[in-house]
Amino acid sequence: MAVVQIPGSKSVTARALFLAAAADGVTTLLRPLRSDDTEGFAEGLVRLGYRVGRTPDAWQVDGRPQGPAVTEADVYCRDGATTARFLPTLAAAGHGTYRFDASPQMRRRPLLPLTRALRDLGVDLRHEEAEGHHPLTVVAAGVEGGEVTLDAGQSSQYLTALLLLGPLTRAGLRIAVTDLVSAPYVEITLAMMREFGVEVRRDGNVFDVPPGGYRATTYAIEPDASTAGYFFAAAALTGGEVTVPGLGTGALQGDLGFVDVLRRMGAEVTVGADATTVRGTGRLNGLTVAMRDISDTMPTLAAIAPFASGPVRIEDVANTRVKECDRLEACAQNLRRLGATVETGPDWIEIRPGGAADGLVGAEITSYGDHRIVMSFAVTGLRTPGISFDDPGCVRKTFPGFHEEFGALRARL
Ligand SMILES: O=C(O)C1=C[C@@H](OP(=O)(O)O)[C@@H](O)[C@H](O)C1
Ligand SMILES: C=C(OP(=O)(O)O)C(=O)O
Repeated sequence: MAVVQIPGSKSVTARALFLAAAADGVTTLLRPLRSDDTEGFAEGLVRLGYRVGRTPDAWQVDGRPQGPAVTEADVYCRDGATTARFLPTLAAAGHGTYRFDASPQMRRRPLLPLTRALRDLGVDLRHEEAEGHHPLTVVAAGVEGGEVTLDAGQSSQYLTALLLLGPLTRAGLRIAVTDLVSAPYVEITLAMMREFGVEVRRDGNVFDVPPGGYRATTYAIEPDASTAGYFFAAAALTGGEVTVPGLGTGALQGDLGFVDVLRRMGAEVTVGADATTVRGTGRLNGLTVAMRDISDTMPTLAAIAPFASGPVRIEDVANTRVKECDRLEACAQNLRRLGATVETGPDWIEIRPGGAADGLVGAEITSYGDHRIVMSFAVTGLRTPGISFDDPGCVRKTFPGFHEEFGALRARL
């Protein structure tokens, strides 16, 4: 049995940094994730004039309800979509000219519905190249607030950004949402806003965010459930047992629901008050599963699917095509390279038995600079000798120590 300590949640750390920066007072974040995405977010705040004190186990942020402390800044958001979508939104609440850019990978990813909504709210936001993509400049003069309509069918992060902004507006925000993916991430946002003193009223697809700002607090970051998924999948695939402390029935992250998928496939799963255990049984059934709510775990499932006794069909995951890479095609191409039988459609992927099955042949995985492709196929590697990666280091986005931790698990399974 292996007990695995998983680093902090990327999503929770990013929100906590926003909330801490926006709050009135000094906030202490316990056990934040230290990775490229979250370090990039913190650096962005520093560029915007916030004081962020960082020790390995705790980050401290001096909040500024009035917005950035500088009137001009140039912020580089790296590969992080939370950074690239949340920080320009935070900057809009301030007074100054703030330019944002991102890596080539992040520049390709969309944010038009968010920038449109900000403009509808009166924010002067200018794209430098393509509409709805970085680089962009926010000429901020505070946000009055009011009503806005948002299509979050491509990314829930647009909605999270606006919800987080709401309490910093003068009149509050009413957001009417026409479509929404990754809905559990919005629940994380609402729960965390509550911890910082703000209660959002929700009536179906309409969210009412009161003005009045946030209260500083001390906030402990829970382990990352998407990261934990690789370790749970490893147990299910090998017949081993993995326990992750700190993720239990009270967890905020919807991605912990990935263990229900593993349970349906035949693994034994125990979700306790403050820990989750997955035990592989030697059985791995095929299944059809819609992953709209937990699509960061789609590659994890795809990577163990060739070992299932029946077809694995993953549906309703169109927006995985606009992540760090086109994840549906990246999974399909890499699986085929290993000898698996795979088909994809606009929003689905199906992996069927009858390919090379347990005799998958090792090959170099093309990472497409996507941490999840690497971490997922590392799980495949537990039963397929000879898997290597063209860019193993891209795991730094969410888990710089992944290869060491996963190697240590391999020895204990
Ligand atoms: O809000 C968040 O922290 C996230 C929301 C999800 O994105 P989408 O809403 O774009 O699917 C998820 O894939 C991403 O890793 C983190
Ligand atoms: C999609 C992801 O990241 P983000 O959208 O936050 O860049 C991810 O971590 O899988």
